[in-house]
Amino acid sequence: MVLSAARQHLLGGIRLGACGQHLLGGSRPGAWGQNLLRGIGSVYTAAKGFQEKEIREKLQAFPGGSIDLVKQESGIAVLTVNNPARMNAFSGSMMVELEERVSQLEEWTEGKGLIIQGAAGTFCSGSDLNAVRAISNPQDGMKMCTFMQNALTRLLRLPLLSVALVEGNALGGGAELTTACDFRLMAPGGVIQFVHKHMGLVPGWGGAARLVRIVGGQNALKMLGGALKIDPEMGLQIGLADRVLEGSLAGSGANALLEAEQWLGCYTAGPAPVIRAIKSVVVSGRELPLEVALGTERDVFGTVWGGPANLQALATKAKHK
Ligand SMILES: CC[C@H](C(=O)O)C(=O)SCCNC(=O)CCNC(=O)[C@H](O)C(C)(C)COP(=O)(O)OP(=O)(O)OC[C@H]1O[C@@H](n2cnc3c(N)ncnc32)[C@H](O)[C@@H]1OP(=O)(O)O
Repeated sequence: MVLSAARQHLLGGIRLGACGQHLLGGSRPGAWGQNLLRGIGSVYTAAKGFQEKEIREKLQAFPGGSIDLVKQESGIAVLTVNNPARMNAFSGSMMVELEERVSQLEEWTEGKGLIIQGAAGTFCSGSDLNAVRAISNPQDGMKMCTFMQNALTRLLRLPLLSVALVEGNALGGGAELTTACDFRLMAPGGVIQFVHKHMGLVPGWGGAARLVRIVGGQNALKMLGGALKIDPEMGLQIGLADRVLEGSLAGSGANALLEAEQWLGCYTAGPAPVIRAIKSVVVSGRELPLEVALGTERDVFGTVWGGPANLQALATKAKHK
């Protein structure tokens, strides 16, 4: 019962039948893992009273900017938060577009990696304050927060290795967005700052929950309590940043992206089914209780065992030096 509930949580209430059957040994090995490899669902569903259509319509009333997605032959996609006139702040329509781009990435079965960047050399300054002012009542705020928690949870659960490329400022919701990626690369001069306290708020896009898992409770408390500006050096020290980009390459847009692609390429090298399986077992390991994660790992293992990459490796005399 506990196992089913936890898996249902990850699956957003769908595909539970296949999952339950497999736990009892009744379905084809790997069937559940295949579902996991396509991305594993929302936190809030219609069954839990989430009125997605209504929220989308409300958000669309605050237009501006765009969320641009380019899927590349290399298997690495680039998602650009594009609203430079407002330092890449998220308008309502951009929140809706983000969710649509996540849906497109969930369907991209050849994908291995994702880089999220801001346009024009700065990452993202959070919610568009003009929209925030217009919906500054608790009901609308909760709706926006629910929508963004779903979108960012699905983003983090994608079977792609994801990187936030932080040039310039990642503030408020922009800082929260960086935590919805597996890795953070910071350019010299980059800043990640949860400014929520200064706004009389706490993070609402899931950024606090994710931050605690990345840097631990003590560091998260300091970052939120002090609205600390985290520079690349401090980012590395507390485990928020995975790498500081080279000064010689960074700061000039295309070069920073190139460097991020090279860095990510070390981890996405290899066949897509294997890379996606790796991400999937890590997602289940970090989100599920151990016994459930072990079952999931077995399912995903069943999707690669005896697969083309595995058979090819077995056919050669492997020496891992
Ligand atoms: C916190 C909760 C919430 C959430 O989680 O959902 C949020 O994210 S609320 C938003 C939190 N972010 C901010 O409060 C950022 C405020 N802006 C700044 O601190 C600065 O603008 C900065 C540091 C991003 C850039 O400073 P700089 O001196 O380089 O440029 P400007 O200030 O002149 O900005 C240029 C232009 O962009 C507009 N701008 C910047 N951020 C936002 C924003 N979040 N929403 C709307 N507009 C934004 C700024 O007003 C300027 O416009 P202009 O018409 O030229 O005055």
